[in-house]
Amino acid sequence: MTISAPGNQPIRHRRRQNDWRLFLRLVSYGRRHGRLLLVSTILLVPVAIANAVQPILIGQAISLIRKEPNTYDFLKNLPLGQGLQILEGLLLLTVVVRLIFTGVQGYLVQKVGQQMTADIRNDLFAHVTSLAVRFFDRTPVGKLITRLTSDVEALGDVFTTGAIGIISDLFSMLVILVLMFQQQWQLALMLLLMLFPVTGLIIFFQQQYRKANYKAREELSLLNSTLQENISGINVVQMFRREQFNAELFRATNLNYIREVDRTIFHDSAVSATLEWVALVAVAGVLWLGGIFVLQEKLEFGVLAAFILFAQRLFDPLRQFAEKFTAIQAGFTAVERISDILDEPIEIRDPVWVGSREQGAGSRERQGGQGGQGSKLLTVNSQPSSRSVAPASTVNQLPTTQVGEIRFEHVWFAYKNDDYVIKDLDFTIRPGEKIALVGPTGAGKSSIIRLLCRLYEPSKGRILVDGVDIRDISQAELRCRMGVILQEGFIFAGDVKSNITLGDTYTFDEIRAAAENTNVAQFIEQLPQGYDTQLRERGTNLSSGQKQLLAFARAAIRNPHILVLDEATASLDVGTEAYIQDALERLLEGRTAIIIAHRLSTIRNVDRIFVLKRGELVESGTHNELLQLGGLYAGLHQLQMLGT
Ligand SMILES: Nc1ncnc2c1ncn2[C@@H]1O[C@H](COP(=O)(O)OP(=O)(O)OP(=O)(O)O)[C@@H](O)[C@H]1O
Repeated sequence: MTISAPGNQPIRHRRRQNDWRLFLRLVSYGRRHGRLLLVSTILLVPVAIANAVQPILIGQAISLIRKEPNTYDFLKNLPLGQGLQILEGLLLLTVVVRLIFTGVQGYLVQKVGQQMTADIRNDLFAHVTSLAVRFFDRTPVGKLITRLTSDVEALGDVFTTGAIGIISDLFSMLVILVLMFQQQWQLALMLLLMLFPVTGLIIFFQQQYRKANYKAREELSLLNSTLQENISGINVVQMFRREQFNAELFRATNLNYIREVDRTIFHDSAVSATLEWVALVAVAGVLWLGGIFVLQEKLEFGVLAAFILFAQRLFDPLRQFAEKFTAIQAGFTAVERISDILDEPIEIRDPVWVGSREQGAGSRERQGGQGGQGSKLLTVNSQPSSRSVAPASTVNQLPTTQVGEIRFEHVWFAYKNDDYVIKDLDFTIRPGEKIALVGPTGAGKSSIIRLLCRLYEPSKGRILVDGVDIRDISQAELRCRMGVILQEGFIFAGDVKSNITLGDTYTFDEIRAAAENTNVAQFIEQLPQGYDTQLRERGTNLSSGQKQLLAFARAAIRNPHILVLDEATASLDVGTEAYIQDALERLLEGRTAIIIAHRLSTIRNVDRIFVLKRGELVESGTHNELLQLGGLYAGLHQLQMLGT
């Protein structure tokens, strides 16, 4: 078990996208909830006006008491008590308007944020599950989980706390500025000029925060990967007494994470402190310049009082921005990290026919592959939001008669660069033929199966099923043709029935028939609730053999033309293996089969045996032919005979 090194970055970090582009990415999600967003934006108008009018009302009250000339005419003509009552009434109205509209607006914005977060999470899940296995080879699960959970969570805040909040803050500042200039332009200009250096400072701290936050999220992903790895490998951890060693590794990762988080806290605090300080300087500036004007009798006291409140309120939106700052920046980091995954191209895609096939006018386009029969294949759009499954009629179909032929045409394959693990494989398996793949460990047997199932694409050459290049048919159609039983039967959390159907629709009779045909019905019926027995995630309440028996039923119910068994009976004890052997033989009847087995005794009766060595097909023939040949197979057989 290895802990991924921090420098080992499986998800390609593409060019840092600027915030604007990242924001636009969110806008497409925002549009889906356009009406709610519009209503919540409109509600900002009365809130901002009520907020900006309050200092004027307070200034008027002071001017009224001091009988200053700038008092509104309609107040001047009223008795003092009545004038003050009117001003108090108006002030109360602005307070009520702010309270009600801010509450409703906040609720709507949070609601939209949650809906957007859910949409993004759905799209991410759909995209991740469409990515090629190659992506998962280089991406630790813990990192993916962090991106799907806490990163997506942080995203919601960008729009809710962030975008709408910023619009609200900018609008408030605009209204305050307009009213200030109406009252006294010199003081208004002074406050306006103070905004520029402050904004510059905020942008600087914002950038620093952003960098620190990105690193902190990376460290969190690493922390989660370490955690996930330790939990899934807990048996090995405990059996090899690696608890302390792993705890040390975890502590080191945790320390790195805390260090990066400290850095983000520093920048966050720096922004808040700067704004606190600047707001006080602004009030002092107003008192200084306003005081001079008052002494020169160019300014009434009431207006000065209004400007002291304006100075506070003008920086209020900026101060609030600082508070939202953390959420917004964390959100942008999240968009950046999520974009990394959403931009991950879907390597293996379905072809789609464009235009009319019948008239011969249709064209097909395929990415990265050689054109099959000179045709152009158009791949299905990779964007999850617009992920469309091509209608069956538009995708190439496999023939329905004489089915089950497999052809490898000069296939080469490498997991990395030119490090070929499959070299120039060229063979045909006839419909109904049973083939065994044997060879030393690492010879490439499982890789052949992965290529046939199109979990990976060949680097060179092509694979045909029933005469059609497998890249020219939909993955669903290809995988319908094939039943694969691997060494470890994977179990999902759910009941026995759903673990056999795997989401496809089958009647209970079909499920039972499949179980009976593979001799697993007896085992299922012995379970506490039979077919309704709940199985835990990864089937922790079943033995390996029992999981494997369910995998047989899962393959049988699909009635595939091609059956692939990759060490499928290796985890069964001799008794159980004999028990399902005849079921297996029935299952194999009339189907093409590829069987990988290390125990050569289990494949004696197959039609042909392919012997692989370092990715090359070195021998092929029946058991007896290969023994007579006296080559690699005969050697392996000899060794196994000696072992028994
Ligand atoms: N995901 C992967 N990324 C990189 N290399 C891989 C990957 N999977 C397998 N390999 C390499 O490809 C080669 C062939 O592996 P493969 O699993 O096909 O062998 P195999 O014959 O099935 O072995 P075994 O009998 O042990 O299951 C090996 O050298 C292996 O290290």
